[in-house]
Amino acid sequence: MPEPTWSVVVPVKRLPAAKSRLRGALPAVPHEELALALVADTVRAVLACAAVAEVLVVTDDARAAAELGRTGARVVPDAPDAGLNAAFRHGAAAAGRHARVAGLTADLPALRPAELAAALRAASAGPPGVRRFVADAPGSGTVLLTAPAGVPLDPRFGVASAAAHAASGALPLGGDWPTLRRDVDTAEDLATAARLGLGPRTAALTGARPAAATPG
Ligand SMILES: Nc1nc2c(ncn2[C@@H]2O[C@H](COP(=O)(O)OP(=O)(O)OP(=O)(O)O)[C@@H](O)[C@H]2O)c(=O)[nH]1
Ligand SMILES: C=C(OP(=O)(O)O)C(=O)O
Repeated sequence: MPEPTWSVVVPVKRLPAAKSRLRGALPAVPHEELALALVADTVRAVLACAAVAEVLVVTDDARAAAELGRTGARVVPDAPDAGLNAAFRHGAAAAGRHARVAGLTADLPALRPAELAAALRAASAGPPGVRRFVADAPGSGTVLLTAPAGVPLDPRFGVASAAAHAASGALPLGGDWPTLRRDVDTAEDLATAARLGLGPRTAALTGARPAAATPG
């Protein structure tokens, strides 16, 4: 098995403010439970990915910090408190200059470790010194951004971030990774993720059967 080499930065917004477009998607479930389940399933998949040496969760949410810290992630307080890209930069700085750093959004509850591993492998195999990104399924957003050791992550997440990452010199990765590309912002996204197979925490809240555990 190859050495785990990536430090993966996963920013997590304070749960009461997070995933506002998803509020009410599961009427019987408190919003923070759903927001935490998405994050827990995402981090669980990253921790199970063989290519990953370290998971850095950047958050000021006490509950998410406690729970994710217990599962093996390194929790870094969101000291900048200045939005998503500042949180990514802060986590990347905590990983250190010698790490290969990947930034991943925390709203991928169907993520399979093997798909993340394949994307990280593809990022490593490309032209040297170049940042790479994986666009979301619609193609406008970004779910994963990678930087080789010594290259700043330079995140441009937000509206139309796939175009922003390309304009900043990052190259897209074109693999067929449906669970990696399926970020969940809306009730419709959650239904699509459920068809792909949800992680156990989110599945338990939706009443879906969880996806079979497959290490990557
Ligand atoms: N630490 C940190 N994480 C953030 C911040 N903003 C967004 N995130 C995380 O970044 C990921 C992608 O963010 P969005 O999809 O825009 O999530 P969101 O802001 O919670 O969702 P909406 O309220 O629906 O826009 C999610 O995992 C969020 O938890 C922030 O200011 N700080
Ligand atoms: C943060 C992003 O997206 P969304 O808010 O749609 O999850 C993004 O795609 O860069």
